[in-house]
Amino acid sequence: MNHGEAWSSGGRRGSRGRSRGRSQPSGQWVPVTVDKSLDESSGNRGRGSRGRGGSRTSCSPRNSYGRGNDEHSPVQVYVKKSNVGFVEKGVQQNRKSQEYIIGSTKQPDDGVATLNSSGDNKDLLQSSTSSSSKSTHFSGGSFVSSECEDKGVKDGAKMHCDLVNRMKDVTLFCQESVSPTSDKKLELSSVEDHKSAQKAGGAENSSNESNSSPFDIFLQKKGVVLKPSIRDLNREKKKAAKGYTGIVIRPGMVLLKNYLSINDQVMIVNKCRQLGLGEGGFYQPGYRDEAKLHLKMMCLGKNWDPETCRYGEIRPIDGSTPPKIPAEFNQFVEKAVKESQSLAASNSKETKGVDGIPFMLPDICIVNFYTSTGRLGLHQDKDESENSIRKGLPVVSFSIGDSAEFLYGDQRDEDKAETLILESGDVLLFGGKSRSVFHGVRSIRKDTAPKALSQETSLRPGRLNLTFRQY
Ligand SMILES: O=C(O)CCC(=O)C(=O)O
Ligand SMILES: [Fe+2]
Repeated sequence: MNHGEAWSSGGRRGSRGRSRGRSQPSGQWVPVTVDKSLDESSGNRGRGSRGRGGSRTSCSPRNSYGRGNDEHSPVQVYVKKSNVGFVEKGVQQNRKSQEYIIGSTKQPDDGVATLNSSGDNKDLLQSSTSSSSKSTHFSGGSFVSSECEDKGVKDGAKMHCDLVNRMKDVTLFCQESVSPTSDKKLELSSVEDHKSAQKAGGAENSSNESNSSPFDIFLQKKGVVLKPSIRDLNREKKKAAKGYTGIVIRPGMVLLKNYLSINDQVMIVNKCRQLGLGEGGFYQPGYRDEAKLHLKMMCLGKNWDPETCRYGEIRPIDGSTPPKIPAEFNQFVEKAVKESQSLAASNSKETKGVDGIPFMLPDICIVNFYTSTGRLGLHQDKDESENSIRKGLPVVSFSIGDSAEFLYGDQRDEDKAETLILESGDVLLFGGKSRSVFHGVRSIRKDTAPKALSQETSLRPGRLNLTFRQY
């Protein structure tokens, strides 16, 4: 049954024609000062214990700082023709003094964005500071801190294109000897995990065992499928109606929260599924010792080879040609880049121009599918051309399905990394000064995908991520 009309009729989401585009940047951001109150109830659960396994899971003492002194701090509201944005001076994210621009666009049925400063947008300005918090949760128009959780997180080990199996999980990345400029990493299950999963023959693994049969990101729904509750669906519709929110996380890094509508997500998922089952589709890369990656991957435009950390026109393991990037995907990317440029440009008045994000036209898209146990170690994306990296052409990342704990920072050190919760529909860009930021995915949060998405598609439990780049 198709419930798509519920999402497409009348509302901003559905009415967002490609030409009209809610993401069209327009006009200048005009500052207005307002007062705000911070919501102290959000997220500070004061857990002191360090997680087992140290770096992946710990909440280090450097997280400790109070939130109280941010109460009623003045906020600058930036207004422009079709967007509303906020700059909060001195709001800290995870201990670092940073400024954020938070722009929110709400487009009612007539497609004209409205100022939303007295209501919805105020909660965008909650401080994420918390004595034990490392993670920032920008959730559908508000962001709240959540403490670093160590439940079920295992120690990771890293490997330079060889398997080093330490504890349970193994992370792969490319060895200096293979590519001196590359340290792209991919999350692996351990060999043991893989074997036991094979034995168990669980749904998540049932179609992944052979490189010859493509991985299907859809799961056949068996038996009685429970309908999502009206309450859940209404909550999601309310979130969708709020529109998206643009946040400058740091110079060159912009988060467009709730940017892709459910309809957009459904389209992307269906397209990825279709491409994923064809030539050059989703596969589970194998390595020298036949250990399998726990992350499914498909490259569009050009192939990225995890063994050599190089791009090429064909996939060496099977000689397949990567599918082209669908034009619709590139349109989303273009709009997202323009919107981020607009936000960053407003912010650069405050930061003397260091926020700039250059324009880019993607010719590569790496599509990852993370199961609920998938992870991705801290790495830099630096296998694109020297020119692309030197110019700071942004990487644009779409998140769809279950939420992820996304790490980023200036060093390959999880203890020092910041955390963002990337939810379904979020778009993250990192270019300019942040092009070479270290980043990774600490964990996937089970059962957090929008119910409407699960209803409209048969996407497996897990997370679909698309990262667009220009070579
Ligand atoms: O899944 C993500 O959010 C990040 C993916 C990524 O960093 C990559 O594919 O290089
Ligand atoms: Fe990456």
